[in-house]
Amino acid sequence: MATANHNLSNYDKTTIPNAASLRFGIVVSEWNETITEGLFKGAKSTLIDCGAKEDNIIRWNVPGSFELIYGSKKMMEQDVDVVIAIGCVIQGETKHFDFVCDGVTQGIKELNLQGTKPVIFCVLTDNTREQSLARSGGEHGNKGVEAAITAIKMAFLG
Ligand SMILES: Nc1c(NC[C@H](O)[C@H](O)[C@H](O)CO)[nH]c(=O)[nH]c1=O
Ligand SMILES: CC(=O)[C@@H](O)COP(=O)(O)O
Repeated sequence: MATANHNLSNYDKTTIPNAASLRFGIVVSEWNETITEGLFKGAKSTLIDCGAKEDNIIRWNVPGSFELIYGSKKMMEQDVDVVIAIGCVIQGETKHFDFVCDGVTQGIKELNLQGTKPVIFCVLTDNTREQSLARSGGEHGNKGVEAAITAIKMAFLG
């Protein structure tokens, strides 16, 4: 199902475990900052709506989405239960988009395979800025909300 047919901000709080006992590490890319700030706001407000304490949410910034890999690896070493990696990659004139998207995807996949805590992939990989705006608090909702719900569920897994 495409995002266009599934609002990213929809969740039923009655189906989400209370997050009061959890600690969250959120790593935010500074590239496309307007969009990543929107994703972060969506994630943070949703975590708090689901019971998380603001003091239990740690935020670090990194320069770009490719640095989310190392930033999430170091965040995983902190006193957190789950990590959320937030970024926005937008197609430019060259193939660099492909390499950044693939690199981040593979890097975060490896962290989930080799690491000790879940790392949630909250990285937009869009063709246009308009698509990114629509998915960070616009007409299609906010992927940061989706990432927050995923983080809570994964923190309680197993
Ligand atoms: N073009 C975008 C980038 N590019 C920068 C890389 O992520 C990285 O910081 C650089 O290659 C140095 O290692 N990053 C984004 O997050 N979004 C983009 O659209
Ligand atoms: C994803 C990117 O790195 C890209 O936005 C950079 O733009 P360009 O491909 O025009 O150099």
